[in-house]
Amino acid sequence: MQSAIPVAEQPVGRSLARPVYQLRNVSKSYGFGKIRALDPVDLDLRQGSFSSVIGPSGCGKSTLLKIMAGVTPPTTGSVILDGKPVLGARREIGMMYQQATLFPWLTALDNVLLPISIRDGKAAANARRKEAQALLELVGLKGFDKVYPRQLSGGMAQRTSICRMLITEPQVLLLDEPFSALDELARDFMNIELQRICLSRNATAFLITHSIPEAVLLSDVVYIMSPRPGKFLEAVPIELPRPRTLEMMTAPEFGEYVRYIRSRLDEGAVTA
Ligand SMILES: Nc1ncnc2c1ncn2[C@@H]1O[C@H](COP(=O)(O)OP(=O)(O)OP(=O)(O)O)[C@@H](O)[C@H]1O
Repeated sequence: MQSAIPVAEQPVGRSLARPVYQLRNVSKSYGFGKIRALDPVDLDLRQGSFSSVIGPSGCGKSTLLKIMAGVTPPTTGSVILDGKPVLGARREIGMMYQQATLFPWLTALDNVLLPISIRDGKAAANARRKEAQALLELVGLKGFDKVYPRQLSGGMAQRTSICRMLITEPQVLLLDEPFSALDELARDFMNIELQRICLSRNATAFLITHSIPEAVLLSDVVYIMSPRPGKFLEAVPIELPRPRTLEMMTAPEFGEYVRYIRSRLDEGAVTA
């Protein structure tokens, strides 16, 4: 098992790739300083890498993601994406939440096209219908264009919301427990889909999860966070070959990673 390594020196999976995201000294307090949600963190994400963050409930994971997305301003520090500071929503960034949040009165296809309608207008969205159909096909929803959200299962709705995120061609995917509401089988399937999409687009992904096996399955690096105020305790490189498969989850090496991360989380909870 790898020993603990400082975050700044971590050997990220595809170490020759350029850094796309850089966070320096990023912290967050709410309530005029009364609630310290996030202690200063530094983070470098390289192009095409997949990273996960795992930590106890309330340790500041969603806060970190919202700061990265430009939705919430940090109290201290800077967030740089592609050499430019993130000061608000950016078109290179795609976000996905726990719930699919599709609009019930729009078909699956129109839900996928919604970000384009909002950003560039109805005509621009219409011009991209074929592309949206191709995305639905990519996630196994061929022929579901005209279906309304109430006719979709939870997994299908989440797949539709993946397409809605991808239609804007984001360079970075920020994922806040996107599959936690799904049953285990659907979740496994979606994780493999997510890996395939990220690899095929060389997208950079950052995932919040409460599942250690999910983090190990998907990630090049797993960041372990302390209880609130959250900070990174360790960055654990996952040196399993890609593409990862569900069968790999039964391998002894996989189990080692899971046990190691669990023990570090337990230690963090005790020493906090
Ligand atoms: N807008 C807000 N105003 C005040 N406090 C907030 C706000 N958002 C989050 N917090 C507090 O900041 C802390 C971190 O919250 P956050 O949602 O980032 O944690 P989390 O790690 O994502 O939690 P979970 O795993 O339960 O989703 C919590 O104590 C939360 O109550």
